[in-house]
Amino acid sequence: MELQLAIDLVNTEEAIQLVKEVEDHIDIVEIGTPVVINEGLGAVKAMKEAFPNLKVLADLKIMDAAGYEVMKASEAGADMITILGAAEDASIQGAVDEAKKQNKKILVDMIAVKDIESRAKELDELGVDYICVHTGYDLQAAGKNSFEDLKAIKRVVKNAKTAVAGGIKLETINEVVEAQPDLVIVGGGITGQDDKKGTAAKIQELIKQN
Ligand SMILES: O=C([C@H](O)CO)[C@H](O)[C@H](O)COP(=O)(O)O
Repeated sequence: MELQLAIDLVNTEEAIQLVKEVEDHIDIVEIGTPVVINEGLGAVKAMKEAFPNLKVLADLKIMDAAGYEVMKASEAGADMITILGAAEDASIQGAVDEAKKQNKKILVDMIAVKDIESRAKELDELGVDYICVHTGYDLQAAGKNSFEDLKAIKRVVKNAKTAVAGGIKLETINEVVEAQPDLVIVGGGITGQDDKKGTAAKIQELIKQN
């Protein structure tokens, strides 16, 4: 089980400072969608240059022109790129094919997908690397989480790795770990804490026991 730190609400310089604090306790650093919107793929490039030993995920949440966008993110140094599960199969296939060419990984974000189980099965057959259930900020505000969705995809996904994101904190990590995802994504649960390093270390310890 791996830990991904999601960085969303800061600029590139602040993101790099954040990662310096917790780099020993994470496997993957995510350049979040708001950062990419604000600063472009330069943020991905700067992060990879600052931390060549960490995997960098570009959270582009691709919806179309997938092959091209995966190619550009790869050129910027991303090791993993996200596409939305709601995208057309042709887009998913384009992303998968380009990622294979570039030796990168595709993570599908299932945000807003209604029939999680059926879509996860289809995506698995299309050859994506990770399928991630995700409660975005706007539904987190309404008290939702993705723990049941994680159990649902675990029932049907045979080849891809499974991941979970959205409002995960030290207080809820045990429930997440019990469902045995391959990847746990934590943003505000680490970046919003006074003791970021200590919190990341505790989350990492609980994750690595599994
Ligand atoms: O993908 C995300 C969100 O849509 C904003 O871009 C976050 O990175 C993801 O939700 C993880 O962050 P937390 O919910 O703060 O853990």
